Amino acid sequence: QTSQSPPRQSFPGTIPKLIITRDTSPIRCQSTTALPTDQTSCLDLQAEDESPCSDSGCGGSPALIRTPRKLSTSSSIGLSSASSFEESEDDFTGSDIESSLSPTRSLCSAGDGSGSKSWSKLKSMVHFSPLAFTLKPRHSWVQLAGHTAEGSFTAGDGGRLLKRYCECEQQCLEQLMKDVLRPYVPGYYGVLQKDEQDFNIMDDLLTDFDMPSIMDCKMGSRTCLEEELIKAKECQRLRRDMYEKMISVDPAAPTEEERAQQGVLKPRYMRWRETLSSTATLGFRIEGIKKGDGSCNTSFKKTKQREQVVKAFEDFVDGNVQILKSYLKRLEELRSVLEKSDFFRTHEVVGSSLLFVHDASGKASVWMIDFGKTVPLPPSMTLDHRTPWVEGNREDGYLWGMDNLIDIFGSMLPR
Ligand SMILES: O=P(O)(O)O[C@H]1[C@H](O)[C@@H](OP(=O)(O)O)[C@H](OP(=O)(O)O)[C@@H](OP(=O)(O)O)[C@H]1O
Ligand SMILES: Nc1ncnc2c1ncn2[C@@H]1O[C@H](COP(=O)(O)OP(=O)(O)O)[C@@H](O)[C@H]1O
Repeated sequence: QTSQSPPRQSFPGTIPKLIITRDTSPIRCQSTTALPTDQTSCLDLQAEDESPCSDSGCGGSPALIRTPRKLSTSSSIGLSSASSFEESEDDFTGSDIESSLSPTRSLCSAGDGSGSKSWSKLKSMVHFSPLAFTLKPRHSWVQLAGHTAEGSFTAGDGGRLLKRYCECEQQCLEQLMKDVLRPYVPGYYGVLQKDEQDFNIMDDLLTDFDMPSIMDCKMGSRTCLEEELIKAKECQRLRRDMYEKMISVDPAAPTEEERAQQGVLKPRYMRWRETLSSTATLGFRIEGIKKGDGSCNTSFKKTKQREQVVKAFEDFVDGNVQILKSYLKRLEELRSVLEKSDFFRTHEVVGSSLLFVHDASGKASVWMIDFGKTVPLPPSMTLDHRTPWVEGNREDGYLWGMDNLIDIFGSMLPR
């Protein structure tokens, strides 16, 4: 049975018996990149094991260095670019290079290799005798950013989504269900085991939208947890995958030493990404945008200046003032709830995103997603999420980013 019913229609006469099946595969291409095998003593050729909760670049698991791992498919590497707001990576054919490095890492394109930007679709096949036809689904779940290793996400039934289990995220979602933030996060329904893999079950936030436009903004002024920094200092593991991602965007970025080692430490890579984008200057960055017309852009690594961000937002809302107003209202509400939330006050929130969703009907909303790196603070410690971060104070700049986001959306409204 399909969980996404087509729009109701009235049929004259007898309706033939229908058998409805649905391909629930999420839209994503898998990395098949072959990995080199000549590891040097401390050089990790691959990313963390495909855990969405990877922690430090040192790995949290005992099989740290020698175990073959999957290449990280996280986030926005090698993705379809090309749109009216193509960012400054366009003065450098970075997207081509990225694609050639990892040609199947596309997250939001259909991945036909021809530059097509159309939505991939979950297919609802309706069979009945003597004819068979395809019903257009109301929407398809799309992964715009984040880890793309096999099994990271699976479309669930009944408008739900299965995300590879991460204990940290489970803890957060459980607590959030009891917090004032509940209306601003996907509903959480516990853990499901499927094919020997555990998944967190949550609401698919796209379900109520028709051909939605989606934007993922990663919040905060830093993207490494303090505990990741501590672990990285202890273990000093070099990441070749991160080195390769770095040179694919800017061949001049690595230091002489990093070039000789063909690897970078995770905190160094993450910091480089933060300062290249608006994370360090505005407290958030755009990870990806997919529009209802099917166009998709995840080339925002160098979107840093406020003007570039405004341009991307304008393109995202297609100049629709009503949608802008709805987003602004929701963001202001969320900020005021964040300021009251016990959960928020007592957690370091790193790498979490705001997911913006709207459609042509004018419906628009924003939710917090991705709590894989949201960790509780020691008892009696709290954060204001605005104080600038210095190592040890655990501040993450989340609310500073919200302030900037709200200011930017506000400034885009006609006076
Ligand atoms: O965006 P790019 O440049 O690809 O870098 C990615 C993102 O920062 C990922 O964060 P997110 O998943 O929030 O997008 C991060 O995962 P973590 O958040 O687990 O640190 C990856 O670390 P590794 O998973 O260690 O590769 C890192 O390689
Ligand atoms: N509850 C959800 N509903 C709809 N889409 C989602 C949901 N959670 C995640 N996504 C999609 O998946 C992408 C990656 O999600 P995220 O939780 O950030 O993954 P990761 O932990 O691997 O970074 C988001 O950019 C968004 O497109």
